[in-house]
Amino acid sequence: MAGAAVLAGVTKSYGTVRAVNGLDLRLDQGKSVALLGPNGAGKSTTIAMLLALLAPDSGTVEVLGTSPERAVRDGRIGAMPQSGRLISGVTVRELLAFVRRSYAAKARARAKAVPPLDELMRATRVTDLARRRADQLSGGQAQRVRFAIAIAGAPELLVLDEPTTGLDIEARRELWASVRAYAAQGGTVLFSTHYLDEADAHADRIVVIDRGRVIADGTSDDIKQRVPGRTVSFDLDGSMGTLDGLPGVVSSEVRGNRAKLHTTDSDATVLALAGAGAVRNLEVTGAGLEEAFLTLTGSQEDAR
Ligand SMILES: Nc1ncnc2c1ncn2[C@@H]1O[C@H](COP(=O)(O)OP(=O)(O)OP(=O)(O)O)[C@@H](O)[C@H]1O
Repeated sequence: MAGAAVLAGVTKSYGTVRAVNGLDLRLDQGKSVALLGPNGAGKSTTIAMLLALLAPDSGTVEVLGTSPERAVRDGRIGAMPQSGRLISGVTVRELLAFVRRSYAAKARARAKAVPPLDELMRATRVTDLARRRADQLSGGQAQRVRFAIAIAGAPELLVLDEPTTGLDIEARRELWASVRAYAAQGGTVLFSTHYLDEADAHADRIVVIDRGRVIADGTSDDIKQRVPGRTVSFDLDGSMGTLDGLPGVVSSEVRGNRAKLHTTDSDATVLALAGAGAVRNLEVTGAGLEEAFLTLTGSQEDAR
């Protein structure tokens, strides 16, 4: 099966800044993929090439078995850019009706149908905003409308660049519910985010990029397992002396009466703690996605 998108050996520079540096990435149809990476890693540049907004300097970018330009022109990609004002002087309903109409013929040409307007508004939770002016919405409301625009043409691939930046918890939750509904119907989703919990919760696969290259690629669990070591947490009870020198411990932190030790040998650490009688509410956990992300991107920094 053709990939939903295939990037091979892609590079892109802005003057002397190499934003994307030999990137290889394949997106499978029907999967949701999160693109993670520190500021300036090349996420937006990669997305811009998938959307035909930028051309690579070298390498190839293929989307839905064709060129990005063609896929965009045929209405096969839905995109939600990081920002951008909605058109002024029309209501939300008028705006969505217009977008939907303008995609209808293209959808028919590839044996798809654009969703009925009321269904589109319901699915994206904008029914209550139907009569509101599109240029007078809050950030969260406008983002819902942008999402509705992105899926109005029944796209096969949805590309979301930091879709929830600046949204409150409720707005984030609502947006993800809409994204999941789209994915549940077989759509392919690529989203970039700085919120690791979103990648953890909403992606089948996480691709970490740094300095324009893929440095980790797998499920959330795969990525967590890339980081050796465990965290041992327990309640301090005053009688415990120093935490220094416990076997396996590489770092420690104390918050209130709870201690958290990062260890490369949790068995030895736990035995030593038991010997010292410090086992109240003892808990051993693996690395979280945040620790994995910091370790992965940090080690790249060391290699510079
Ligand atoms: N228009 C531009 N002109 C010059 N340099 C640019 C331009 N756009 C991006 N860059 C540089 O290219 C690199 C990659 O930027 P890009 O926006 O793709 O990263 P990102 O991963 O999306 O970052 P962020 O998480 O901060 O949005 C950075 O060093 C950035 O400063």
